[in-house]
Amino acid sequence: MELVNHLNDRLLFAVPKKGRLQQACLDLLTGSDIQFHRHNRLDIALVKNLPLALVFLPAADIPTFVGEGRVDLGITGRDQVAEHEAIVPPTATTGVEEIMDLEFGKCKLQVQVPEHGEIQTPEQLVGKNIVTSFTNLSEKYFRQLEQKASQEDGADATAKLRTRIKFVGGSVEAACALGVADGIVDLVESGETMRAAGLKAIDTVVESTAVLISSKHPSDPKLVNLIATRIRGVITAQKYVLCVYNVERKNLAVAETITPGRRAPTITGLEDKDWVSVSAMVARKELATIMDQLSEIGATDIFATKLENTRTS
Ligand SMILES: Nc1ncnc2c1ncn2[C@@H]1O[C@H](COP(=O)(O)OP(=O)(O)OP(=O)(O)O)[C@@H](O)[C@H]1O
Ligand SMILES: O=P(O)(O)OC[C@H]1O[C@H](OP(=O)(O)OP(=O)(O)O)[C@H](O)[C@@H]1O
Repeated sequence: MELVNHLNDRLLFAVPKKGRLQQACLDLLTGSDIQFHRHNRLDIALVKNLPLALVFLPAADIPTFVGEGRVDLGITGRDQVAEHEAIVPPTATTGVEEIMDLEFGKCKLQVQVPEHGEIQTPEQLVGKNIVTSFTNLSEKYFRQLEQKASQEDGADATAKLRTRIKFVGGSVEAACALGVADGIVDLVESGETMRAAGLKAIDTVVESTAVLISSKHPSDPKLVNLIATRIRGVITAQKYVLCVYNVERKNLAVAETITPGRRAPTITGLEDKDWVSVSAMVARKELATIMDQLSEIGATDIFATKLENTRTS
């Protein structure tokens, strides 16, 4: 109870309490120097060095709490935000703002059917049984399909949904084999779960990554901005490395096309007038190719350094 009394003047930031997104979120908080100690089994942790408190919640509930407005910031999947925003009719909690794509937790919410069954297209699922954990998005998806079909055959476009959408909380992929569903709407990352269950994807409802979201009117917009800037700094640091090398002055123009940097490379003169030292930020995923190209033009002493943190614009 005492902890709750400390929350009044603090911005509340919701992070997943378990599951696929949790570890990457905790790493982002560490990289952003958001220091906290979470007591065993407590879902609220006060941040030591900022007027902030972390609230550990199920990823699926975070858009609701942020939408309510009492929790100012949150990290969850875009799929969960889309599911919350698809509530019909919209409620007082819909309308959260996406601040930033966090570029992890990549997956797709897909319509899946038995690999060798009769159903090959989403249209064939109209009027059939669907099992999912994403009932709002599935209803929206099949409503659009049904409306499209009814416009084509001249039927009533406002008719009740004919496709039956049933909620299950997990192991959605088992529903077809158990005879409960003709198709499912479930998340796919590697596709292993889908293939192991003898299913195939026939359409994508939402492509998802983790996102930073905020309420419509956060209590302290300046602090929201500070946290967003820090998180952006960590993500950029993860994406780039600093590449440093020496190159003959006559090859500098080519070198600059290989490593143009974010704004421009830094060029430093060396004691040997014919040579310069170059440093530039390089996308981590392109590093090996860039180092090969630099070697080819005779660059030497090529180093790549991990970035601990960044502030870029
Ligand atoms: N296989 C996956 N690959 C990548 N991201 C995923 C995957 N499954 C889920 N996610 C992302 O992680 C979010 C949370 O899913 P996760 O299953 O980890 O939650 P959870 O809170 O443990 O829920 P549950 O108890 O229902 O499994 C999803 O909304 C999605 O954005
Ligand atoms: O494409 P893949 O890499 O196989 O991942 C997809 C699986 O991951 C999620 O389930 P999770 O493992 O979280 O378990 P759940 O069924 O209890 O939700 C999702 O619901 C799929 O079943």
